[in-house]
Amino acid sequence: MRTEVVDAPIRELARAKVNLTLHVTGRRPDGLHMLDSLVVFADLGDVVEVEAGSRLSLAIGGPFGSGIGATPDNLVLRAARHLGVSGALRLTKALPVSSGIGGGSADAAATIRAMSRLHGLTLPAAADLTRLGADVPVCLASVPTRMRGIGEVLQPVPTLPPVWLVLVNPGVGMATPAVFARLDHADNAPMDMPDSFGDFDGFVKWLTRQRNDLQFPAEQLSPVIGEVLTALNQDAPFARMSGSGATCFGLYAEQAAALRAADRVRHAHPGWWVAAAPVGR
Ligand SMILES: C[C@](O)(CO)[C@H](O)COP(=O)(O)OP(=O)(O)OC[C@H]1O[C@@H](n2ccc(N)nc2=O)[C@H](O)[C@@H]1O
Ligand SMILES: Nc1ncnc2c1ncn2[C@@H]1O[C@H](COP(=O)(O)OP(=O)(O)OP(=O)(O)O)[C@@H](O)[C@H]1O
Repeated sequence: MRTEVVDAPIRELARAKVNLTLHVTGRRPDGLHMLDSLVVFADLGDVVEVEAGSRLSLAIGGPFGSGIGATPDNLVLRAARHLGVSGALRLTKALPVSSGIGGGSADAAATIRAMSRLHGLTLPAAADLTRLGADVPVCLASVPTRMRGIGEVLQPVPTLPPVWLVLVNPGVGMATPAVFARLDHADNAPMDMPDSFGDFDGFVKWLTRQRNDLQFPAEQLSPVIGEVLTALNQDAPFARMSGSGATCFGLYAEQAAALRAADRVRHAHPGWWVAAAPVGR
């Protein structure tokens, strides 16, 4: 009998990034905006797999795979080139593209984690990764973080209470630069960060006093975002848009309530993308 040793591919989950708050606090001379954001990650996302190979290659599948190409500008390939490594990559795209939940940045960060494991490399310094995308540094560790600067300043946050997310995207792609261009004022107040978030109700109370400064300009560009928020607000104790949209999130204290809300929105809006998952802590 012949025993075959088959090396399983290295697999990394590219968790969806959710900006629970997003304050735009300034603008640098190069035009990029200064941010102050509480970023969390849902326990769902794209999947990046890699196997050893002498060339760098990328195959793409998954429900949203047709929305992007395996072209040199794909963030997965850019991330691998950033490390200077080769390998056969496969991306399973489960997150909608250009949707404010950082799919491309999460893919780039997952590629860096996977390739670093494959090649036995130390992970690069997170702050150096903003040139791949402002969200790539925060996506590398994928834990709740206060993100400042243009995305390179990462600070720990108090422990979050258990929280479930319902993510809803109405199927419109948002171009991040177009949303920033519609912002009236870039010099808004930063977050007011407490020493503790308390329980779910206390956390929601605090979130209500914070903002996503891109929500108003995004809604002007795509009024359907208002419909998404109305749908979530039917039962969510709290709802807001993530990033530059159009994905919005509802927050729930219990899994059962989140799953019920997701079913309700799916039934009322069969064309929308709806997902429920806990926030990774
Ligand atoms: C708005 C956020 O989603 C918040 O998490 C991100 O900062 C956007 O992250 P991203 O999609 O990785 O963005 P990038 O690919 O780096 O930038 C896309 C474009 O968004 C605008 N941009 C982005 C980040 C930033 N701090 N200031 C900006 O003005 C710029 O026009 C930039 O050309
Ligand atoms: N692997 C990838 N997945 C998704 N988009 C990619 C990828 N590689 C390149 N892109 C391009 O990046 C752009 C932004 O896509 P992405 O899905 O990351 O947006 P987003 O969710 O709005 O991100 P953010 O919340 O960080 O603003 C699109 O123009 C897309 O074509």
